[in-house]
Amino acid sequence: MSVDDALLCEDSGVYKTLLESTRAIPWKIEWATLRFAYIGPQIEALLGWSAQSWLTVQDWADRIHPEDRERVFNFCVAQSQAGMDHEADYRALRKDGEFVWIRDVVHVVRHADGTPEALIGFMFDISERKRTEERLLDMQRELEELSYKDGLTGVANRRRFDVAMETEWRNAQRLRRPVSLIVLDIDYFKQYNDHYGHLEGDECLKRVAKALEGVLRGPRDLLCRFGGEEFVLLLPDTDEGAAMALAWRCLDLVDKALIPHAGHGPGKRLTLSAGVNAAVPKEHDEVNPFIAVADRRLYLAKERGRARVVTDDGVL
Ligand SMILES: Nc1nc2c(ncn2[C@@H]2O[C@H](COP(=O)(O)OP(=O)(O)OP(=O)(O)O)[C@@H](O)[C@H]2O)c(=O)[nH]1
Repeated sequence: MSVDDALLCEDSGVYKTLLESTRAIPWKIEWATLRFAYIGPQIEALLGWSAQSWLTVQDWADRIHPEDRERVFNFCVAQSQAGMDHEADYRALRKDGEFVWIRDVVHVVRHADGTPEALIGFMFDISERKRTEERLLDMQRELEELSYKDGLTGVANRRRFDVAMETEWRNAQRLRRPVSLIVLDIDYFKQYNDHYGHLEGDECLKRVAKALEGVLRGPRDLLCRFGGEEFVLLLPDTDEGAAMALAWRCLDLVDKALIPHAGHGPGKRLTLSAGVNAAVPKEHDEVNPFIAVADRRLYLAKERGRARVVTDDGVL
């Protein structure tokens, strides 16, 4: 053996030791036979399958999660055929039946004519990274939900209302269907706060929101706290008659909640006033004037003595 050969031998021994002591798992597949020429023994510690059990590409494919298999297999074959280095994330089956997230980073060794000769790569255990990603996604979802929720009452907030109103308005325009809005406001709430204190006022807002939730007919009806002591009910696919009935039901539900309001008279109960608007919006109708009408009717309800529903603009 020449000195050079001896050095090479020693070098490849060093390389092998290095390769087999990394956390990444090296492997090689001959393209002509689609058989594993090599896979690092570390694979057994990660997945439980011994290195000897990885014989063909089929063994690899069989150990991919069924939901990932077709996507990953097709992608890797197409990239390899095109001679493109690539990487793929997938869940690999462990011998105990659990799955581990793997990132496979693949280099395509090519013949002089460009056709693939072999694939060599590293498998990385990315399950911790995936767990972090999932946690981040959960947190993002939670944050998004919170950003659409009123902190005090737990019902939807103004931000959510703006988005939903815009969406339902466009739907109603497109489908030529009615949409209704009920704006509700607690009567004499300033006196309530003055009489019972602000904290009790907060509790009262929660009770009102709870009572109003009883009016919701399904997932598309939306109850929001519009701000302060004002709530709105967005009612898709609802005409004026139905909206008026629901508005009265809101007042009734709050009445039945029996929330005392001694602030404006002994033995008195908390009441609401409501303004209602309904429309089948035409193509160029804007949403803000529609909301403004419901709001104006609420103030008419206040003017007319409170604890009532107003659905028209007529003067007394
Ligand atoms: N406790 C509490 N009070 C609030 C909150 N937001 C607004 N308010 C109070 O709601 C009251 C609203 O008062 P006004 O706008 O004068 O209305 P009102 O006393 O209900 O009178 P009318 O609506 O005309 O019947 C104010 O005293 C605000 O401080 C809140 O989050 N918590």
